[in-house]
Amino acid sequence: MVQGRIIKGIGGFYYVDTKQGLYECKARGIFRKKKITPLVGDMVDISIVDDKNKKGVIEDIHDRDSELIRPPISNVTKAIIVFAVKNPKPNLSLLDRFIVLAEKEGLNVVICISKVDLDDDNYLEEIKSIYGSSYNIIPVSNKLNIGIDEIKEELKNNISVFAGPSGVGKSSLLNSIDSNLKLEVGQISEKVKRGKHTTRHAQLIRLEEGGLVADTPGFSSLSLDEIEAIDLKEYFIEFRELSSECKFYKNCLHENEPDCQVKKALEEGTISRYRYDSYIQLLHEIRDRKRRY
Ligand SMILES: Nc1nc2c(ncn2[C@@H]2O[C@H](COP(=O)(O)OP(=O)(O)OP(=O)(O)O)[C@@H](O)[C@H]2O)c(=O)[nH]1
Ligand SMILES: [Zn+2]
Repeated sequence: MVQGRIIKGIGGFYYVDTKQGLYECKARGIFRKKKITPLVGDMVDISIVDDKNKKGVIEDIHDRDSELIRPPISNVTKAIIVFAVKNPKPNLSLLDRFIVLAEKEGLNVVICISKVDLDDDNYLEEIKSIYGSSYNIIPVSNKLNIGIDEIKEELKNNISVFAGPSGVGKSSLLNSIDSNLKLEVGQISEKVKRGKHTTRHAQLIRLEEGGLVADTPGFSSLSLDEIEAIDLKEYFIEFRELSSECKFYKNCLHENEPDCQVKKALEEGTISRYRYDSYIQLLHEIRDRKRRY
């Protein structure tokens, strides 16, 4: 038996990356009976059927640590959330949404600020002042070749997905990271017309420097439907430690409760006003959704 990781799946075949190379595998019928579908990202045990032609059979699927829906990949450990300083104009409320969804999945979050070659308004500094105490912020320019090594460093020893709005330079960045990756870069409108991300299957790409990266961006749906109002605060990591000191502990929504440490930190300026307001806005959105049903 050989251990490996599924990095691609097409038409009932799974491509399993092992120390001995890549094997094209079918899954044992037992999985279908148990209604278990092997997922890209799964660690598996395979038996080799034909070593010369690199063919095998998946015998066992190891337990998953996590399971993303978009892209459909298991065991992802890191989200690189990409936002540009310009073109498209950054929308921080959208950034917070991406962060919340990634935190909900338990992913390690890194914020990548792209197109810094266009940063006339010193937008990078503003982002750093809001997010810098909670997250690693990596300024990047594909044009000027800035920050690529730092991103590679973050990808090592991880299974990562890139996420972020259309046009921020995710594909360009992946191409700069690994010359084997030849992703399409182009005008936003043209790509949307061709429905770029709807037809392709997600796959993982092994990087020269180490690490696996999804070739399809994450979280194309930014709905908060799966999140309960009481849990939202857990996904604002700068609030997390403070919660235990609030009078109502884990039940404090940090809204109007007395003796709330988050509100205290807000007044003292150790929590960003921007992030707090953004939290309250998302909280209202979740509550309004509940009322509709
Ligand atoms: N000025 C500047 N432009 C860049 C940079 N990186 C990418 N671009 C441009 O930004 C546009 C969008 O780049 P893509 O890499 O396709 O962006 P994307 O995030 O993959 O977009 P989607 O596939 O729609 O999600 C292209 O016209 C790129 O040439 C950069 O570092 N600086
Ligand atoms: Zn509180």
